[in-house]
Amino acid sequence: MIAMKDVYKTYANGVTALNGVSVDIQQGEFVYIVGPSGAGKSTFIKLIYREEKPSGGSIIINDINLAEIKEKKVPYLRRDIGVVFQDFKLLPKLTVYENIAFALEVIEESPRNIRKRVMEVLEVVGLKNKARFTPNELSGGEQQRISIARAIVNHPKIVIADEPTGNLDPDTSLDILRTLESVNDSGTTIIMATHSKEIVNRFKKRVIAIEDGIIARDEQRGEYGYEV
Ligand SMILES: Nc1ncnc2c1ncn2[C@@H]1O[C@H](COP(=O)(O)OP(=O)(O)OP(=O)(O)O)[C@@H](O)[C@H]1O
Repeated sequence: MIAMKDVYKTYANGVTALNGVSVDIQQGEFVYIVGPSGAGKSTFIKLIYREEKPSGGSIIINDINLAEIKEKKVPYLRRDIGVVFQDFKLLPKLTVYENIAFALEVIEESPRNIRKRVMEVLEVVGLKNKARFTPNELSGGEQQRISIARAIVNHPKIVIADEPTGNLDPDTSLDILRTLESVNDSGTTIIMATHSKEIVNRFKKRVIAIEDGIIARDEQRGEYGYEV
């Protein structure tokens, strides 16, 4: 569960990206973060996985207060949070299998468990047959499904996705949404920043709209609400 209270974020250059945000997100929810460019969506997302620190207010994730957490504890927090980026961020020289296994090797899982879990997540994203390929041998949609597999291989409680379909065509984007829905079906919280009106209006979920650093709207089964 995520609880933000009166969260502010002012960057070093003086720009205030979040200006008093309070919100609760329960375990298992699927939430879209929408809003105009520069409104503060990525900042909101980055605060959750502690890529950025809040300038004020509290952010509690699964009972850990991110405003107080010591730097050396940040890796523990991140074990509970998988992240998916617009540009996939796969390591180009490694195979699909190695890209996913890497996330488990750094936490010193046993080789046996690594093999089992990598194959399990490849099954979830429907790409078991591509385990030996390198990222440049895959389509954009396949690469994004691999990055979802990598994000979930640790069984995180939360998956954060910042514009995961931003580089993909509309049909491929729908596939990615279906993949994220299946991850959500297993109880994982999904928080997804998006500019896709088509997706938000088609796969109805909670919609949190951020405008000028504040929450302008928070609706269950909401609409995208902006012209594109
Ligand atoms: N590292 C940074 N340093 C300084 N200012 C920043 C930084 N990151 C973001 N900002 C500023 O904070 C504001 C909010 O940016 P943010 O990236 O959160 O918006 P966004 O809603 O995700 O936008 P977009 O939809 O264009 O990705 C913007 O004015 C941006 O210029």
